[in-house]
Amino acid sequence: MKIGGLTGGIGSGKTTVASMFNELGIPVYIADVEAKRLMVESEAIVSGVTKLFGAEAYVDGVLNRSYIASQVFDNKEKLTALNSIVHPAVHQDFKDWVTTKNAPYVLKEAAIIFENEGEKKLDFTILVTAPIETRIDRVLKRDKTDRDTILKRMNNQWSDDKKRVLATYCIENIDVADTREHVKYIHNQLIEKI
Ligand SMILES: CC(C)(COP(=O)(O)OP(=O)(O)OC[C@H]1O[C@@H](n2cnc3c(N)ncnc32)[C@H](O)[C@@H]1O)[C@@H](O)C(=O)NCCC(=O)NCCS
Ligand SMILES: Nc1ncnc2c1ncn2[C@@H]1O[C@H](COP(=O)(O)OP(=O)(O)OP(=O)(O)O)[C@@H](O)[C@H]1O
Repeated sequence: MKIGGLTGGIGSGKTTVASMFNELGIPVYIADVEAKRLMVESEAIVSGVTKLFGAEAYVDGVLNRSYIASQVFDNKEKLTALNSIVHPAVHQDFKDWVTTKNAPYVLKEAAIIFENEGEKKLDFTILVTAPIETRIDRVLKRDKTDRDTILKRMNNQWSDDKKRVLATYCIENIDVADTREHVKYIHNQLIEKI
């Protein structure tokens, strides 16, 4: 079974594209969601995160996402420290998840893949892109947030140009119907090759 990565910057539409692959019968591991589960379930992560951010990192056992976000997205050292606690555990959890799947290929949807050379552990990668202003508008519509908060996250992610040269497939996600067609095309290519 082939293992692919599905990535894209904030607001690019990678979760939207992930659900299109899922509708075609492809299992997709959503790293954002699983990371947040592990950040509560894993004692080692809870202790590492508490050491790094203090007791405020959890409120009654619930991950204090806004507090942690306020600590990391304008502090590269803290973000790197958090990533180094969370990412290895997510990678192991993903490997365990893969063993339970039976499909021509599976996908790991994650915001950060190329930034930490994750593509080296994958058979192929799919990059979802959209213009920066479109991405900002989408996130402003989706979340209770502001432009500055979004830009801070973007600043911790590679540009589309830097990622594009490393990706096996690229989907420019502007029009949903076009994106769905492109997903079907890539799916058929992958099935043919496997
Ligand atoms: C700081 C946290 C608690 C904020 O949670 P929140 O619910 O606000 O955001 P969520 O995790 O859903 O991520 C939303 C988007 O933010 C961006 N983002 C999240 N983590 C990172 C990161 N480590 N580096 C760059 N961008 C990131 C991505 O575009 C992502 O899709 C959370 O993002 C986190 O713990 N991040 C570090 C671990 C990680 O990298 N998780 C992502 C998958 S492994
Ligand atoms: N082609 C599109 N046209 C219009 N809206 C879109 C399109 N693709 C996605 N969206 C919307 O934009 C928002 C961001 O999409 P999505 O959540 O899939 O992005 P993401 O890359 O997973 O974001 P994040 O990194 O913040 O988790 C969502 O509200 C989604 O419904």
